[in-house]
Amino acid sequence: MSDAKAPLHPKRKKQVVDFLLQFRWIIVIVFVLPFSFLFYFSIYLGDVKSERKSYEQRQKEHDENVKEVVKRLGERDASKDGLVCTGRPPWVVVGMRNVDYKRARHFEVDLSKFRNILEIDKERMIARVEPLVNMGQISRVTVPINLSLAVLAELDDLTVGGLINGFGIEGSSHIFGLFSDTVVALEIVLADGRVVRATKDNEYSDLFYAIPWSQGTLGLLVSAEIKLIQVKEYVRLTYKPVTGNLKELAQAYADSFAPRDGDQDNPSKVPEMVEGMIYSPTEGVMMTGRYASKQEAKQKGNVINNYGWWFKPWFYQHAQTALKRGEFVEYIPTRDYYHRHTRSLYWEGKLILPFGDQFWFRFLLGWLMPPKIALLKATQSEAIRNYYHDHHVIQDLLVPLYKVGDCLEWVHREMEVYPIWLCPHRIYKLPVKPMIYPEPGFEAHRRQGDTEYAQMYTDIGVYYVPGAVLRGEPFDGAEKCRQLELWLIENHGFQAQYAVTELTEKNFWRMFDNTLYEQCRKKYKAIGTFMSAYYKSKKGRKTEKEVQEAEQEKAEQETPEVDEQEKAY
Ligand SMILES: NC(=O)C1=CN([C@@H]2O[C@H](COP(=O)(O)OP(=O)(O)OC[C@H]3O[C@@H](n4cnc5c(N)ncnc54)[C@H](OP(=O)(O)O)[C@@H]3O)[C@@H](O)[C@H]2O)C=CC1
Ligand SMILES: C=C(/C=C/[C@@H](C)[C@H]1CC[C@H]2C3=CC=C4C[C@@H](O)CC[C@]4(C)[C@H]3CC[C@]12C)C(C)C
Repeated sequence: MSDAKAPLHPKRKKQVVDFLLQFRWIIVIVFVLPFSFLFYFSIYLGDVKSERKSYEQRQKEHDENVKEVVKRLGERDASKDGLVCTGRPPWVVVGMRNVDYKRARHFEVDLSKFRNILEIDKERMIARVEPLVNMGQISRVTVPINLSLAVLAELDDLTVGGLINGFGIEGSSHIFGLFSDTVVALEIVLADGRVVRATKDNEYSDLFYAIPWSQGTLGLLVSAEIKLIQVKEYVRLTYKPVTGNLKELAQAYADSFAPRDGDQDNPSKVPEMVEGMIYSPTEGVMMTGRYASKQEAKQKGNVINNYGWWFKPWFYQHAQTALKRGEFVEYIPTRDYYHRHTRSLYWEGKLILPFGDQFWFRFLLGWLMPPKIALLKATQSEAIRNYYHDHHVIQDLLVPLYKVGDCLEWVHREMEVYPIWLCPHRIYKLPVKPMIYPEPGFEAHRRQGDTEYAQMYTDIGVYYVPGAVLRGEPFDGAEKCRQLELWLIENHGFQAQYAVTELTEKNFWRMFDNTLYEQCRKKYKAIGTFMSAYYKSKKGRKTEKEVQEAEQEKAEQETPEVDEQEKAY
């Protein structure tokens, strides 16, 4: 029986967590920011110490540390120890998952010594780095010599190991693909203690392609060789405002970097960096950039924005001014550009410190920003953690470029979260079928952004408080997340694995392809030593029974042959 008097959208009752969130800034200012500063400073000292060592010394230490990893793996007694994962504590990592597998029985391998840049090879244009090298550390070393990783993920704290075993993206991914696509070789310690170097075309090429998105479930990464590119001192960035409905905004975004004539590899038609921001269902700003020399930037009449200064407005708000000012161009120092969303944690900083974007705060305390994600996590109560699951959205959706408009409409209808981040990236057609792959037969359609060898996708970053929650109405975060995941499966999309998931095991493997992954799990004897990718993703505390089941995964699992898989592809 319907109640005609019931409001269309009943109000949600205020709960304790609403107050905890409202006053979280007190803990952040008194505790998190000062300790973040000390934390960052100690990491910086560690980086300086590492940089003082010669490359020979670093290599020698690396070889010794690899031996220690092998020894530690060998010490594991399969009959009583848990399955293997890295020793990084759950609260230190950047992702949003609760990492419950590290709270149940498991066997840790400490990789904390693997934090050195081992080599910058200017001839081969390769950086060889250990897995705990983070983005801030590498850009500090390479940018002053006009080099950069081809895809330099934006938050300073993201690590090479996490970006390869998970996923990584930046404004150059429409040219270079995802972070893992820029990797040339991986040094892996396998379950049986062998140390192998996997590349695209050696005997371990299957492993090389299976590692991205595998979440450390095939072996332990101890170093990676990653492509470098030549960069200049500045980025010339154009901010272009666009208006229209969501489909029109999606088209304007595609037009900002993908020539309609299909000439996607023509550098004169395709910008070197791209990102789009959707601020409302009718307004967005598209940003395109290219590297520029110091001489060019300093020419009379050009505007230089030294964005690295702590008191500068938050980047997403600065970009938004284009909606009032109209199109504008400015020159940003390259490193400041790379880390432009770091200080405000995209726009999540607004919820954590509601006045963090104000002029007075930026001047007085902006230099302490951002709060270290690890400390935010360490000081958040269970209630706040659950709030982020139930009344908040933090998701990255990788969808084919031609479906961006549909996806934006879905997100608007079901979640109503703004701003939204758009970042294009290629998904390459490969000789094997890894966990994520382009739509079969996409080449035949010759859609905007696609080439014979790669399909253009877009990372749609949906982070913030949904409209319903802002209005005080009920919002079922878990259910919306489940629906979103089903939408992605139906539309050949993928969900970033750092985000919370509601996927069942069956649906997890509908979204991600497990053929190559399972073959490698078997071939490289990961089963019974490393956890499975789904076990790691699964939400909720792991019971002892689940731990035992995971440990007893049998090697006889059916896995199709490679050629069958390729035929299907
Ligand atoms: N711009 C971008 O691209 C952004 C990306 N992200 C996401 O954040 C994540 C990175 O966060 P970060 O804290 O650096 O990484 P994490 O420590 O969270 O690692 C992510 C996964 O990779 C595994 N892993 C990490 N290092 C190794 C290694 N050396 N050997 C084997 N497995 C390893 C981890 O295994 P284990 O569980 O055993 O520790 C874990 O499953 C990425 O996965 C990415 O998706 C987030 C924000 C922005
Ligand atoms: C994936 C991308 C960017 C994602 C960021 C916006 C989020 C990645 C990790 C997120 C966070 C982690 C932990 C947190 C602790 C909580 O107490 C508060 C929220 C948060 C700081 C949260 C905020 C959003 C992230 C930084 C790329 C692809 C753009």
